[in-house]
Amino acid sequence: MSQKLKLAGACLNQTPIDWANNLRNIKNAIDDAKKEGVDILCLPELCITGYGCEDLFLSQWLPTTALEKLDEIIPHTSGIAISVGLPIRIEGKNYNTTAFIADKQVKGFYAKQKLANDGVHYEPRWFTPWSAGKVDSFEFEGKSIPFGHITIEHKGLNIAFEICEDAWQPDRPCEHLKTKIDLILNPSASHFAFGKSEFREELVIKSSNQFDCVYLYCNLLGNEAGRMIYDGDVLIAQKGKLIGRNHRLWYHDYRLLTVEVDFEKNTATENIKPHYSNRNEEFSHAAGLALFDYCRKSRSKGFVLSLSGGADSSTIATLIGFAVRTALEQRGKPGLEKVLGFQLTGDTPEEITKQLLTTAYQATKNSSDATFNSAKNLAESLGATFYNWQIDAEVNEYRSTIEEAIERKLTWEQDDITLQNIQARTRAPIIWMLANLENKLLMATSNRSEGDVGYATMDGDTSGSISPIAGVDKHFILQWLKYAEHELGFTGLKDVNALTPTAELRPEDQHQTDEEDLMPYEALMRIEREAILHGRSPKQVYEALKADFNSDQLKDWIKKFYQLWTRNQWKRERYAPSFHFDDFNIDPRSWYRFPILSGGYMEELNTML
Ligand SMILES: Nc1ncnc2c1ncn2[C@@H]1O[C@H](COP(=O)(O)OP(=O)(O)OC[C@H]2O[C@@H]([n+]3cccc(C(=O)O)c3)[C@H](O)[C@@H]2O)[C@@H](O)[C@H]1O
Ligand SMILES: Nc1ncnc2c1ncn2[C@@H]1O[C@H](COP(=O)(O)OP(=O)(O)OP(=O)(O)O)[C@@H](O)[C@H]1O
Ligand SMILES: NC(=O)CC[C@H](N)C(=O)O
Repeated sequence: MSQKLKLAGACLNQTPIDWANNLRNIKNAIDDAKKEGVDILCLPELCITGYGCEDLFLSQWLPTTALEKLDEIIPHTSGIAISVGLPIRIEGKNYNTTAFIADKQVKGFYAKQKLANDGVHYEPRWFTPWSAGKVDSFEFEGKSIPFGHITIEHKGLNIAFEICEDAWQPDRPCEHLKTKIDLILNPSASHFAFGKSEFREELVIKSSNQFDCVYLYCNLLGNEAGRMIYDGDVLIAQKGKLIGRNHRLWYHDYRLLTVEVDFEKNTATENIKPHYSNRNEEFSHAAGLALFDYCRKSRSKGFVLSLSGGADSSTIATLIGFAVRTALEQRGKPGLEKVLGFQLTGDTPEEITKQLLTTAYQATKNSSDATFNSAKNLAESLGATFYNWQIDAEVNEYRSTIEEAIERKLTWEQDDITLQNIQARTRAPIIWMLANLENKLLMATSNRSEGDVGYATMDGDTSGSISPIAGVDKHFILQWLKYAEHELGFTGLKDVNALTPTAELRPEDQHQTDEEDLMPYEALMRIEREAILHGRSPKQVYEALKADFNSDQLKDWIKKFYQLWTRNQWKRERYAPSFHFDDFNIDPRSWYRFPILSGGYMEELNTML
């Protein structure tokens, strides 16, 4: 066995069926690895097609095209060995595989055994699991190639494989191997969630210890297909010790991590620290990258935002400012222009934000000077384009038309919700005009707490093509804004952080606040965690929280939560696509499915009371 070999993992920012992009990233990563003298390079799960192809995986043509693309990659592998992921269809069944190619020879295909079927993953819909210990062959390019639970001998090493979820479940593929393994490659597509990188690190270290080997883990990077973010973790551990870690949440197309591994002695390394140490840092980088990728992959010219000066819209404005700042730092202006596909008129983050982010404050007579100043100051400090107009004339027009039709005056006593909603809805058509005029993405500003209880006007403030903060709760947002002001240097958030959250839809003398309308955000968040993340019944939620709240009040809040939750499932079905950040979310497409019509927990709520 050679004593020392150079191993590398390259996280790649892939896009479903963007063959040109995906192959370019793969080839560039291989070329860079060759320049660095890498012996074995691991690339992420399903990186040829993209991991998030969904029902496209069920087609005949997609796996066929993936094999043609594999053929294009093979000539690039002279003098190097790579592991590259693709779907393979055999007798009408799809397998999630990684091909091992050494010096232009395909040595084998490993097929995934444990399919991910929880949270945001639905792999059994598209793939068939392979059986432990079974090795078949697959005809490729006129040759019969070992296929299934393979191991490979290469440069004196015994190499085994696990694909992502294979390592997360008990009875792992590698536990079935009879031969001593020197190296395990794990190509992954492991979605970002707060704190998950630490979990992966532990998994990789433990695995290298358990199998007494070197374990190389390689994840995807970026906002691949719209909702899920991949943080580009590349982790290498040897016999219980981390010996390599990639920089996560990177704005480039790919990033290579190379480590020269001593397979006889322990590889010497310095202490490898994680790049992000808390949720606030992770959120800033993950959300910024998700927005940046969404903008360029949707070929949009930037973002449009109805900016109220309140917490939600201000969070989104700041995240866009942060994305511009980070993208500029990492890619430089020419790199940014290349990837966005258009010229930038300015040079500084503020000048570029002016071009990429258009905001508008849309006042009614219920709006306050405090929110106007907050919006204006934030927009100015970020550099964003800021418009300010009144929508009272349009609101009054609707009101008088309907009053004439129904032959009575509307009053706040009788028509509260109608009068609130028409204001939120009147803001929508005109802000959409800006999005159309400038070919930009309209941001919807709902957060997850509002999503729980439907605290938003459908076709009003829910209007938009992405809903970037619908994956985090309001409690989190409020503390992140303070972090962004003090730690990220967004001093324009000073006024935002001094405001109490309010919809400003009722007349000012009614002093409307979100928490008066609903319940304290902290209680909402605690109930949501118990009810949705842990799947508890109303009574179980009450039992779990009763020590921390006044008993009668808690019962009222739980009742309100479940009633509003049930009534508003249809709204959650209609929110614009959102990003996944927390260990759970309420998006029916990606994490929590719930019936649109239901019994509404009536019996369960009655027995709780
Ligand atoms: N299962 C179901 N399937 C389909 N539709 C269903 C339905 N259940 C009710 N509906 C329909 O839902 C409609 C009501 O929904 P919608 O018109 O959206 O209005 P709604 O949910 O009744 O009220 C909006 C709430 O959001 C709050 N809000 C609005 C805007 C901004 C903010 C803020 O925080 O800034 C807060 C506002 O204070 C109010 O509490 C009704 O027409 C009803 O028929
Ligand atoms: N005066 C306004 N000008 C522009 N947009 C507004 C105005 N008022 C409300 N909106 C839009 O409606 C959305 C919903 O309002 P909401 O009150 O939920 O959020 P917010 O004002 O951003 O935060 P907070 O709830 O903390 O006040 C806002 O995020 C914003 O996009
Ligand atoms: N692609 C996968 O198999 C992902 C599953 C794994 N549990 C993860 O979230 O990382």
